[in-house]
Amino acid sequence: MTLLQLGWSPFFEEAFAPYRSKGLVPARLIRETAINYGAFLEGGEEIDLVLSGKVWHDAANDAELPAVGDWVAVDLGGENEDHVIRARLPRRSCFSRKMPGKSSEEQVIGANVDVVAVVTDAGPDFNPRRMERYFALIARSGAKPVVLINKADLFTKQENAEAAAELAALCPDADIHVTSALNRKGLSVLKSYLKKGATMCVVGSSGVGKSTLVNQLYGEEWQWTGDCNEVTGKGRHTTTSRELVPLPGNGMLIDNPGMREIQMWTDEQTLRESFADVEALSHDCKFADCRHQKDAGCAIRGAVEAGSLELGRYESFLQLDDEIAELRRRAKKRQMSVERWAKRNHRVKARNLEDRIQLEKDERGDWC
Ligand SMILES: Nc1nc2c(ncn2[C@@H]2O[C@H](COP(=O)(O)OP(=O)(O)OP(=O)(O)O)[C@@H](O)[C@H]2O)c(=O)[nH]1
Ligand SMILES: [Zn+2]
Repeated sequence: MTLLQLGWSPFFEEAFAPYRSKGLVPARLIRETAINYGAFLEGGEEIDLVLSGKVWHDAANDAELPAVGDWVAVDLGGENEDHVIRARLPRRSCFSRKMPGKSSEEQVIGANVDVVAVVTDAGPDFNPRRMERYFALIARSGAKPVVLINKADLFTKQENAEAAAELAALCPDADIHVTSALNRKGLSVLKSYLKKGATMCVVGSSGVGKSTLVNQLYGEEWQWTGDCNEVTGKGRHTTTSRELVPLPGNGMLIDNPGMREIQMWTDEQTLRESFADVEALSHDCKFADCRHQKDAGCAIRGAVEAGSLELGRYESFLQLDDEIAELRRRAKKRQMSVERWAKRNHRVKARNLEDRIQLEKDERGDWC
């Protein structure tokens, strides 16, 4: 693999110039754990790396630390020496989310992603509100949004076209394609974005056909399933723990649990937002702890009785917490592996040196 095939460009070459003159080499990160990183070097050799203390301390927050997809400047160690990351090159794009519960912490899910393909369908999965969440995330990242309205074979031409038109209106920057994984049309669409060095990720709800499409990209020999391996937290296709995977032909795929978790987070957000108007009514409830059932002075019940709020919508609103719980239950298996993954990552560990040393000891099973 050449640097170009790994996504190198004049942008990175320019940023790398001062490091090159110091004898460092460029590498692209393909994996991260609490202790170290994995990366591809020019030629495709895979190496383990550690972060220099300086890069660690200079990072103002976790989002500035190197993440999967980043290009870094590496000091290659000699025999029995670590290879050390001396710097992270600037990012052309960055796919990130806020850490759950910690509103100020940004979590980088993938850096230097060129294309984000969102897979949906014109039927049960179709939800413009959820798609808005995806579009907002992608717009912030700087990647190109691409939508696959998949399973076209199950819906009429008109249904597919209407779904496409609605999404096109929501996000004029997005390329919208009607595809079917069955006739491999989805495959050719994805391939058209996988130019030499392009990095892609594939997101979307469970069951829309992501695995089917990605397996077609990998070719027959490699099976990808969205299910995470309980132990490793990786998709079952990975015999190694790569989160950035070169594809046969051109391009690379970033696939990690954080990427898969986006769906759950987006769904929950969408669900909450879709009841924002009902929630707004609750400000007029007489009691702050109103449960909006038989409570006196409930503004939401009042709206139902006055006919300005549909009974069915009110009932769904009451079930909102249940629905979110159900969403979480379904995602629990994945979430567990995401947590394990996050724990193994530097993002959630304390950033002072003592804690880091302790973490490394723990990781080695070294308790003294
Ligand atoms: N009819 C039809 N079925 C499809 C198409 N693409 C995928 N499927 C089927 O839809 C089901 C779900 O597909 P997957 O590829 O497992 O979906 P996924 O998005 O990876 O789902 P998770 O792994 O749960 O995230 C499978 O039975 C596929 O065979 C399509 O274009 N048309
Ligand atoms: Zn109320």
